[in-house]
Amino acid sequence: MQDRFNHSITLLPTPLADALIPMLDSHFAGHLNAQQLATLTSASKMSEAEVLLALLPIAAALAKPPISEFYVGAIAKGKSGDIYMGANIELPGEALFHSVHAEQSAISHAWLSGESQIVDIIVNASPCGHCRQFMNELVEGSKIYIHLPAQESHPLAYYLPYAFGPKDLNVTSPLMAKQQTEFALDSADPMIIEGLDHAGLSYAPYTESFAAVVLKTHDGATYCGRYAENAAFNPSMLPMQMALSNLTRHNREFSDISRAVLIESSQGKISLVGATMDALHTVAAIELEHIVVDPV
Ligand SMILES: O=c1ccn([C@H]2C[C@H](O)[C@@H](CO)O2)c(=O)[nH]1
Ligand SMILES: [Zn+2]
Repeated sequence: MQDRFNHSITLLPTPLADALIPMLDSHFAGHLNAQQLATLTSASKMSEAEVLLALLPIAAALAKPPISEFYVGAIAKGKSGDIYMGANIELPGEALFHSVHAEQSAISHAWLSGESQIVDIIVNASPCGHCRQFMNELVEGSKIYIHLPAQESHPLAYYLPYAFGPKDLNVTSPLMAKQQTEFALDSADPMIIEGLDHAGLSYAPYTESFAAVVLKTHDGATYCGRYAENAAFNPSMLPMQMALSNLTRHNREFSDISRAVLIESSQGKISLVGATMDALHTVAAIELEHIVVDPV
């Protein structure tokens, strides 16, 4: 089991902890498939809803909040039955808007893993207004059930009445709906090929500024983030923030980063290059490679 779970595992009922420990091996980055979840449910003799709430300290242990020291853990349950943990990250020394909320981390985790819809979100603290707005961008967002410790579960529509969302800006294909933009760029560089794929899967209906970030660590592993816009603009999640939270879920340090690439469309109304450099330079002393590509 990874050291970062040493404390949180002691907060779980023993039968659940015993069944979970083998799953928290060195590769664990917050994803448990439906089969593993079923194993935890039967081994612990708890209901699935109880297991998900009991797993929140494990999700919170993925957090990196050097400013607030406030550990938030979230779990997104996909339509497939798999669950995806997420946690907050804060970038030391930079403006607070660079932070990633636990809910955004969990949702982006599910999206990057190929889920097409989220049905439940479990969080250890009431989701803030920003996260409610972020969730409202998702496929069937208003119907996502929110589960909090010691509270009745309600759909997002209860937490975010009179919502403003994609439909108000005539966007009919929301976040996580299958859509892919193709880009024309011949490259033999695996990191760029990976980034092009993710940029094509990014969600930018308001600016067409499809974009992705790929981070590489010294050992050659890569961590991607896609751009995810929001109808209310400010709660959009930038690809660098998504990539940093992905890397952190994988138990990697920012100091492990050896290369960073931003890929963005030439046809967008905006560029993320300035914001991406700001975030990168707070965590790593390396130059950002910026690649602008034409959609086909
Ligand atoms: O819904 C919320 C509210 C706050 N936070 C994080 C953001 C920041 O890192 C810390 C303090 O606000 O908690 C979340 O992850 N989710
Ligand atoms: Zn939030």
